[in-house]
Parts: sequence; structure tokens; C-alpha cells
Amino acid sequence: MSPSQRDPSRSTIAGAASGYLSNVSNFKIIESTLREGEQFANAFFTTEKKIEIAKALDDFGVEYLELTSPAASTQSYNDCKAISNLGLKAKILTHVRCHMDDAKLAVETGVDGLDVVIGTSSYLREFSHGKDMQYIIDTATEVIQYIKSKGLEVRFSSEDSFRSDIVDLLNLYRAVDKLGVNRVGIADTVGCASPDQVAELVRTLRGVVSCDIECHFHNDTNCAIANAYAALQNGATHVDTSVLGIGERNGIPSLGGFIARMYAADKEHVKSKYNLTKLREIENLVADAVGVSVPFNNPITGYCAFTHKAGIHAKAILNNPSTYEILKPEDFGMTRYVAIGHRLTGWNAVKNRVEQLSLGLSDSDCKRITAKIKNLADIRPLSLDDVDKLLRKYGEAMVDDSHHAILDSIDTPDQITHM
Ligand SMILES: CC(=O)SCCNC(=O)CCNC(=O)[C@H](O)C(C)(C)COP(=O)(O)OP(=O)(O)OC[C@H]1O[C@@H](n2cnc3c(N)ncnc32)[C@H](O)[C@@H]1OP(=O)(O)O
Ligand SMILES: O=C(O)CCC(=O)C(=O)O
Ligand SMILES: [Zn+2]
Repeated sequence: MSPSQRDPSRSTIAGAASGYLSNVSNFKIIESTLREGEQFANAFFTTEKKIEIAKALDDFGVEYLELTSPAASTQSYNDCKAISNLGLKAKILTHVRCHMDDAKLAVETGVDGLDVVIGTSSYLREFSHGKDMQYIIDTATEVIQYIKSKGLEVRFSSEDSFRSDIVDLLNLYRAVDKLGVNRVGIADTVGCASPDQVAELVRTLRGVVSCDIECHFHNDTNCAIANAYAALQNGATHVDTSVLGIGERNGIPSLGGFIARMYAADKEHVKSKYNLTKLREIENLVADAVGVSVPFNNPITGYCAFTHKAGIHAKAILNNPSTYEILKPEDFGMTRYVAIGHRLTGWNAVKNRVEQLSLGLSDSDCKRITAKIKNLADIRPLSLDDVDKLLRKYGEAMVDDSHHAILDSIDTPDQITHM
């Protein structure tokens, strides 16, 4: 069998099968733009904007939408009601403190489920709510039983899980699992965890509870998506995201970045569940609503996410995009671009442009023009328009054999611009 007939991913680290605990091909998204995202410094969502975002995320296909606690304000309460009444395919959750008053208010709004949370680290037990572990277990029991009695889905989560005592934590999860919660949650509230620590905690937890496991990771040290992936590989089932990663401080896994990660792991699974071409629209909607730009290096939708520049890359990409692309731009409604007006360009990329323009130049002509582009681009990069002008002039000048003279007469990029 020739190398080209072989499956190129076989026998590679990237192509290796995942472990027996892995849910990389079986996970659900809890989209928290309308909860964690509202905690982003710039965020203020009107009811209409929340509805627009909720509908867009529903169209995209996320399994859950998490909303701000109805205890936060009158409008938050009314918005929970309004979004619960939209009849979306996604299940609607609201996020509440481990307190009967909050749980009762939330149940009134018609949501499908409650995400209950309470801090378990010594920092939060001492400086936030001031309660000990026994009090937490007792209140959790009361709140969970109440929510279940109303027939709603319930998740119980420990805030700041990674700085909590592991014995306390597992006792608490064991107790709430016995009460029949749908999910337990672990939260890296301060963004301190690394993927190996996440793997260890989730694996341990997987051995202790029989319910699903949700995870929530903050991005203070830029590990949020890697941590979410490590959690799924080790038995977690649900991941919290927000559009563009907006949230408290610098937020949580971005929906788009997380989707990119999961697509790289199991493209067909991700394509079958989510309407990927909607991603750009949703990101623009949220960016606009909170007054930020989509970052230049955003996965998938960043302006250069599918731009190839260096000559070595450009040649291979033009032969087969898989050489330097793990994500197919067309799956996301995006397009690939090969930049050529710079000093890192190569003759293969220039030849490709010559062919696109049907100029019929030889390889040696392309090499000569490439050398000129490099000289000129040492002064400043050339726009595609300028490169095209140069190529066309050269092609036209071949008629009277003045093409070499034309190249020799150009010493600066400005001369082309003003041609
Ligand atoms: C890590 C996270 O992102 S968790 C989610 C964060 N989300 C929010 O905070 C939602 C928006 N918050 C709010 O609107 C308000 O903070 C409210 C309505 C929840 C509470 O407001 P207030 O009653 O004015 O209290 P305040 O915000 O000053 O302090 C928090 C209170 O909640 C208590 N508390 C904090 N966490 C929890 C918890 N998980 N479970 C139960 N009680 C808690 C604190 O002890 C404190 O109570 P206290 O007033 O008796 O001291
Ligand atoms: O409810 C949760 O699991 C997470 C709450 C939260 O936003 C956090 O801990 O950062
Ligand atoms: Zn958070």
C-alpha cells in the first residue's frame, strides 16, 4: 500500500482513539452567555437582546441555556419567565444560590431546571457565605429535595472546587448524588487548575457519583478550553461555555473555541449536532451587544483564522488544505485566503494567483516575479490589487518582449500603486 492510500491519521497521536471514560463524542453544552456572560464587565442585556441571543443559540443547537438567577433583580425574574415561555428546543436553566428562597423564586419562573451552587473552599466558606460543610450538606438536601418535588432538573455544584478539601468535596458529591441530582458540577472559579489536575479530579469523581458531571472553567491562566477537554476525556458529560468566552473577569471557554476543539476531536459528531455556519452571526451579535470586537486570533471566526502566509505553508495548502488546516473553513461558512504580497511568499503561491488570473506565465516567469515581489515587500507589503497589477503588466508586456524591462523599472511598491 502506498503512503497516499493509507489513512494519514492512523498511528499518530492526534488520531489515537480516546479512553474508556471519554465523552469527547458524547457531550452537552450548557451555554451560559445569559448567566456567566452577564457577569462580564461590559454586559447589559435588555430583554429583547436576551431573547435574540437565546433564539440564536437555540438555532445553533446548544442543549441548554443557563440564565441569571431570578433573585438578582425584578427584570432577571421576568426575563427567566419570558425565555422559558419561548418554547425553544434547548432546556432552560437558571443558576441559583443554595438557598430555599432562591430556589422557590426560580421554580415560579417556569424554567426546566435549576443549577444550584455553593462555595466549598475555605476561602469562600470563611469570607463569602460563612457556612460549614455540615450546614452545606443540610441546606443542599433541603433545596434539592424541594426542586425534585417540583419535577425539575437539578444540578448541584461546588464553587471553587479545586481549592476545596478533596474529602469534604467527595462527601458532599456523594450525598447529593444519593439524593438523585441529575448532575454534579465542578467549578474552577478562579482559573487555577491545569488539565492534569482536572483529569485527576474528574476521574476520581467519576468513581464516586453515578449522575452526570458538569464542568465550569475560568480562563485566568488561559487553560479553560484545555481543561474542559480534559474533563470530557475523563468522564465529564456537560461543559459550560459563553459566546466569545465572556464572563466574570476574563471569562470561561468560548463557545467557538470549544467547538473548534471538539471538531478537531470528532468532526462528524460536532457537525451532526450543531449548526456551525451560525457561529459567526452569534459572535457578532454578542460582540455588538457588549461593545467588544471579535479578537483577531479568535478560533474559526478571527479575521486571520484561515489566512495562510508563509511560502512553505502556501504551497502545501494549495496542494491539499489538510496539510495546514485542522478545521475546514467551509464547514463554518468561512473561506480560506492565501496572502502573497509579502516577503515570505514563494513562487508556488504566486503561480497559483497567475493561474487564477489566467495569465499563462511560465514557472520561470513566476519565479522572476516572485523575486521582485520579495524585493518590493522588503520596503512594505503589497496589497493583492498591487500584486495583480504587477502580474497583469508583466503578462501584457510579453507581447512586445518588454516584460523583463517592466520588472527592472519598478523599484518601490508605490510605483505599482500609482501605475
Ligand atoms: C462564582 C459565581 O459566578 S456564582 C454566581 C454569581 N452570581 C450572582 O452573584 C448573581 C447576581 N447576584 C445578585 O444579584 C446578588 O448578589 C444576590 C441577589 C444573589 C444577593 O444579594 P444580597 O442579598 O444583596 O447579598 P450580597 O450580594 O451582598 O452577598 C451575597 C450573599 O449571598 C450569600 N451567599 C453567597 N453564596 C451563596 C451560595 N452559594 N449559597 C447561599 N448563599 C450564598 C452570602 O452569604 C451573602 O449573604 P448575606 O447577605 O447574608 O451576607
Ligand atoms: O455553578 C457553577 O458550577 C459555577 C459557578 C461559577 O460561575 C463559578 O464558580 O465560576
Ligand atoms: Zn463562573
